[in-house]
Amino acid sequence: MFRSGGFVAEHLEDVDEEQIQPNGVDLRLDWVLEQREPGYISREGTAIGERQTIHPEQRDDDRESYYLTPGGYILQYAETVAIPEEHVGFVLPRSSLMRNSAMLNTAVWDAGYRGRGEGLLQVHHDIELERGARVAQLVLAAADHEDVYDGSYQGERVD
Ligand SMILES: O=c1ccn([C@H]2C[C@H](O)[C@@H](COP(=O)(O)OP(=O)(O)OP(=O)(O)O)O2)c(=O)[nH]1
Repeated sequence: MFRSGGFVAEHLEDVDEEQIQPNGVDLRLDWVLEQREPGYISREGTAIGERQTIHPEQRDDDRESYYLTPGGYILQYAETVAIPEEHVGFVLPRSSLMRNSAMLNTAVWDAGYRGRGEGLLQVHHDIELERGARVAQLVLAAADHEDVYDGSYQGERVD
């Protein structure tokens, strides 16, 4: 069973009312990065290749925008997410992103994970993304599990 947006909001820090949707909570864009060096996935573990933060441009109205050309980017979310036990999380793109020829690829958000996570943003047509704009949605489904998450990304980008 998927939980309501109100339930999901209880497991995120710094969420505004406008982010709460019927079936999940919208996640906002913090940073965009571009991978520069190869990564490595082996049978024993993984190594993340060097990534470079793209600096957003300061706009006249004092906001910041990323002006992205077609390609693949790492997107970092602004919210700290805590996936509660007995649940699993999934992140989907906001449909306006998809309707603008951009897509967000995501993986499984494990029970017990806490952090400010990442997604793979695929841009197929030039797009402007304001820093802090809502770009994705987190949903939570009830799920059985034995252990809780204890991997290398536990606590990532949390103060
Ligand atoms: O799109 C996603 C999906 C998951 N996560 C977070 C939550 C998840 O619990 C954690 C670890 O994901 P996963 O278990 O897939 O990582 P891994 O590649 O297996 O590495 P490790 O074994 O070190 O955890 O990353 C994201 O930030 N973005």
